Amino acid sequence: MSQLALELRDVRKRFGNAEIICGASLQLPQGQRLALIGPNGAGKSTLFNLISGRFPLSSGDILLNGNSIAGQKPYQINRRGLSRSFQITNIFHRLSVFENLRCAVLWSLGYRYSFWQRLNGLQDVNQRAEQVMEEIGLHQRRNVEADLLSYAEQRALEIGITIAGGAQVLLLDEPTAGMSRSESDAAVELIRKVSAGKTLLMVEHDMDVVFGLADRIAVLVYGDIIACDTPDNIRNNPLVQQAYLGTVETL
Ligand SMILES: Nc1ncnc2c1ncn2[C@@H]1O[C@H](COP(=O)(O)OP(=O)(O)OP(=O)(O)O)[C@@H](O)[C@H]1O
Repeated sequence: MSQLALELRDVRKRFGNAEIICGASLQLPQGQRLALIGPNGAGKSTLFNLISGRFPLSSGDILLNGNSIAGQKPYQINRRGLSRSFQITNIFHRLSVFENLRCAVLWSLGYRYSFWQRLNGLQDVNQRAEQVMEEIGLHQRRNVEADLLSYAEQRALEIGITIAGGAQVLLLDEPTAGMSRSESDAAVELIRKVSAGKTLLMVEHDMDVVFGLADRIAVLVYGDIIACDTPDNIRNNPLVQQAYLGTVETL
């Protein structure tokens, strides 16, 4: 079996008396794309917040490349190679596309923003920002303020910010939310490209995106992972149809 990029061991999260994540276990081998689906309120965002270190675990463990990251701060987890995008855009709206990417590269290298004045001299940082800009297809929008980009371009920039530091494990939170069909198709191609050879975990509601991208799909219902399997097996799983999707036609 290939090495695990991410592993959840009996992860639990309680808010007061309510247990929101009820003993989730999951194994994500390196290089796989896994989509996490589930009805509203199932706990998908909570699970993402636990993995990326925004919320502490109530119990259980999370391992990144075989090492526990439980109790670590988001920036520490990021430095260990896990990068997360946000459903709500995480960009500096008054900065240009290039400047946003340069910030992301700098941050991932541990520079502070006070190094701003010397940025033009940082060859490697600038080169990496240029490379990411090319990769996400925004090179022709290099000097445009992020605020002036279309929504789909902003989401692409957000993906660029997520990959800028070269993380090998990517968490994408609803990367196509709010997009038209054609924008969403383009986003799928972009995600496929930037995640090639990396490990991807994404929360996504759009089933075309999920089935188009995922090697495996995990289904979360009331904080419990009721199935984790290939898209075909998930499509045909009666428990999934009954518990989450309701009807056979939905998939
Ligand atoms: N900080 C918090 N304090 C208390 N309850 C919370 C907190 N965050 C989330 N919850 C509760 O946890 C449950 C799961 O929420 P979560 O946002 O993780 O679900 P989700 O699957 O991401 O939903 P959606 O698909 O609608 O985004 C909900 O009942 C929510 O009210």
